[in-house]
Amino acid sequence: MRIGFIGYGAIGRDVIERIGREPSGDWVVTGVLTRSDRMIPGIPSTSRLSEFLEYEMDLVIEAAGQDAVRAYAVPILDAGCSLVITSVGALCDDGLARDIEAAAAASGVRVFFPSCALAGLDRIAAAREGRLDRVSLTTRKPPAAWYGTGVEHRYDLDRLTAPVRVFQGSAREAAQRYPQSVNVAAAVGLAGVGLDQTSVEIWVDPACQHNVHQVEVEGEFGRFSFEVNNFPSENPKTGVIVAMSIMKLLKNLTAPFVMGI
Ligand SMILES: NC(=O)C1=CN([C@@H]2O[C@H](COP(=O)(O)OP(=O)(O)OC[C@H]3O[C@@H](n4cnc5c(N)ncnc54)[C@H](O)[C@@H]3O)[C@@H](O)[C@H]2O)C=CC1
Ligand SMILES: O=C([O-])CC(=O)C(=O)O
Repeated sequence: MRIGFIGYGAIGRDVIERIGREPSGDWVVTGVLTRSDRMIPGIPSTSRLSEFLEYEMDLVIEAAGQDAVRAYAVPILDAGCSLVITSVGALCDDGLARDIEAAAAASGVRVFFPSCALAGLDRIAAAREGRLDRVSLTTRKPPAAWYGTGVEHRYDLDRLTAPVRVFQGSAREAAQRYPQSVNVAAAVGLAGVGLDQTSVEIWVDPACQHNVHQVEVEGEFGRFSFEVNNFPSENPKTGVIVAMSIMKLLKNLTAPFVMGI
């Protein structure tokens, strides 16, 4: 499987290193689309989409941001490559979501949304096979995760001594307002009762050591809830599990046994 990447940050670099450590995996990284021209040792890279598309890829992994999904998803699918999207919040734009689905269908390729920082997107989506009554997400991250977001301008992050709820609303609003921080909200919304029906709370918590996501789901199947406590990666906004989740997806696509899809 020939794989291209959009973005060479915390997630992209980690996945590429993990692929390099698994020589038995049937994966070759053929190139990286970067924001500015930069050299990546041993891997072709470019900031130009036309050049990127010449790398001959079966699958492209987006690990760059919601803008990159807006700019590149449709042309990449039109070129016949399947796509992994981490910046799921881009699909809060219903028109873009429809265009991405139509482009994938027209090219006969697929778009994958791994669980990334969350768990159990498979279970939420399975529950949607019956009646779903309620889905909610509560996200808590330490102050360090909120620099470079709108929260930084509203609170003195260095001096917070108690948890502060900085958002309460729908999954759509959450993922649009905090595009680098709660793509998980869009993922839960799209997998379950919908972006506008999924309720989300976001907290900045100075006592938090992890990036925490709590999900509660109720419906015809019964009820489940879970909490993930993710160690941050080199990017404090992003859990280290995200790269692992992408590796699991690559194994799902190539291994004879597919566990917990
Ligand atoms: N679904 C989920 O659970 C999660 C989703 N994410 C998404 O993944 C994104 C990337 O996360 P990290 O790797 O931690 O971020 P990062 O900031 O460490 O790296 C992003 C890289 O992408 C590059 N980039 C940005 N826009 C680009 C563009 N238009 N074209 C090419 N390269 C571009 C940046 O220069 C940077 O090198 C986040 O912004 C978020 O949207 C992150 C964590 C969890
Ligand atoms: O890694 C996380 O905690 C989640 C994240 O950044 C996102 O959903 O965009």
